[in-house]
Amino acid sequence: MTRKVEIFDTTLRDGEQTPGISLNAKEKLEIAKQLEKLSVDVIEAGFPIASNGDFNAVKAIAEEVRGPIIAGLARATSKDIDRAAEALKPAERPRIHTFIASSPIHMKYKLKMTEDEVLEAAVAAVKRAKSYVEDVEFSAEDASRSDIEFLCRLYSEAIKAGATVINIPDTVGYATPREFANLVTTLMERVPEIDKAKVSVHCHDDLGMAVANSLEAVLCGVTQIECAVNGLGERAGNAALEEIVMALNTRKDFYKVEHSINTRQIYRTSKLVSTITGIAIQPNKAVVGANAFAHEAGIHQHGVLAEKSTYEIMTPESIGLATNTLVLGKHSGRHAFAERLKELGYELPQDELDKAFERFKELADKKKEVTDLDIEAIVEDQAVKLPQSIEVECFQVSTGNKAMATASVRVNINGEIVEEAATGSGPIDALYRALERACNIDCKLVDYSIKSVTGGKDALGEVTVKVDKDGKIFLGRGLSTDIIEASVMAYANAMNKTLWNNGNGKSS
Ligand SMILES: CC(=O)SCCNC(=O)CCNC(=O)[C@H](O)C(C)(C)COP(=O)(O)OP(=O)(O)OC[C@H]1O[C@@H](n2cnc3c(N)ncnc32)[C@H](O)[C@@H]1OP(=O)(O)O
Ligand SMILES: CC(C)C(=O)C(=O)O
Ligand SMILES: [Mg+2]
Repeated sequence: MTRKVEIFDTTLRDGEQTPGISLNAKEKLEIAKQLEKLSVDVIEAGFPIASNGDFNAVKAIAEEVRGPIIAGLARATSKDIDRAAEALKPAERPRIHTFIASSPIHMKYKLKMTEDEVLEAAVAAVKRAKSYVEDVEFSAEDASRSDIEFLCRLYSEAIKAGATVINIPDTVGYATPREFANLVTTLMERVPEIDKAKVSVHCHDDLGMAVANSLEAVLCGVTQIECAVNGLGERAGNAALEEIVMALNTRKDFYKVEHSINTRQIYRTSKLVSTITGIAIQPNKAVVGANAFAHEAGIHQHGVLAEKSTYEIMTPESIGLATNTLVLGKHSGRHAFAERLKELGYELPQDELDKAFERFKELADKKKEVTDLDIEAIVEDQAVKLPQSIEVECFQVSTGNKAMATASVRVNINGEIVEEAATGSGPIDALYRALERACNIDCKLVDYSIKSVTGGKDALGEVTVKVDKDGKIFLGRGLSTDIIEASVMAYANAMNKTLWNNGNGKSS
């Protein structure tokens, strides 16, 4: 039968130790209910001695959450254990998790205790916890920097005292994967009572190796992994739950273990935890980051359009995301662009598609991401385009609250280059006067409107103008991330139409 690895979630205890996070009982309960849906095996709900608020939160979770084991943390002291036991009383499946540090550094400087004193405190703590609940977990804090002989003795005595789970923490994220695997294997071989307890690991991410260390431990035979949603936790955090679970899933061929997590709840859980804690998820975060299932590069997009598994090792649906995304930007290619147009309902002939793609690339050079609204604007703008008799090659404008606005333009009118300058009551007025002069067209602006087509600082601005020429109204549109440029394009577009109306335009 395939071995099962239990997922012990410590988002509400170690995760809450993330600098800047403080959760009230209501928030903790909401997260705990989602963890229940995620189907974690154990929820470490808090550290009841820490505060009345945490006591109440653990109690509320113990009362309301059914299914997972509810654990409460306690130092190896009577008062901590009594408080944890009290908070866990209503739990269907309570666990007291007691711990004491075992490394020379911690014993000497922090606890000021000898090895024998630590051993005695650990045994007493496990026994006291056992007087309240059947399920007792014992952790040797800073195990990875502890003396191996002492560690074996400590775990052995903890199991004899009644510990049902022994946890091996890499408290300060110091171990390397090979070292950590050696530590776990040595303990498995040298603690005679090890078969009577579940073996667990608890890894921190100070050197970015928490997930790798936890997965190495799985290969050594551990049956519980402690982790936190979004990798929250003290300092650089704990091993990320979603990364461990998806590694076990995606590489089941390699790890060959089962787990109980409903992976389709991963995305929702991650979002909820991020919203409630206020800790944003970095976009390139594995599994749950905004980019985890997004493809920007044309070659990748082409591959994914042909067959998703070319660049996706797990499906977005498997974590509860509706779909992957093809982000249109400067690295995108024709395949992805054409596909997006199709989704938006545009079927363009090849030459139109090529032109639209060229404009898309121009825009993508200026803008980080080209949105659907941008694309619609490009296609619609192109659809109503007459051949260009007037082309604005360049323009310059200078303005200020104490200076008259001045503008100059260089225009190509049917192959002839004309330069003109003008002043105006504002930059747009000055530019439009310069354009009228350069094109030698006597027309009048009757309406000007500007709107943002898309969102963000680099949004496309769309300018629409109405120009009166000999009593006839001509509409012009301009689109650019620069609103002055959009204004010039709109006016030139309207003037171009006046030329074609008079028969002065030439086909290009
Ligand atoms: C590796 C981990 O993540 S361990 C969990 C860490 N989490 C937390 O600390 C969050 C909650 N903590 C708290 O609210 C507080 O620290 C409390 C309530 C637990 C204790 O507060 P205080 O009594 O004010 O003590 P303080 O935090 O300043 O110092 C810790 C004390 O616990 C002792 N201690 C630390 N770990 C243990 C342990 N596992 N078993 C017994 N005693 C311990 C220290 O030696 C120190 O003792 P001293 O007061 O006699 O010097
Ligand atoms: C309480 C223990 C398990 C802990 O959080 C650690 O050692 O990091
Ligand atoms: Mg920890």
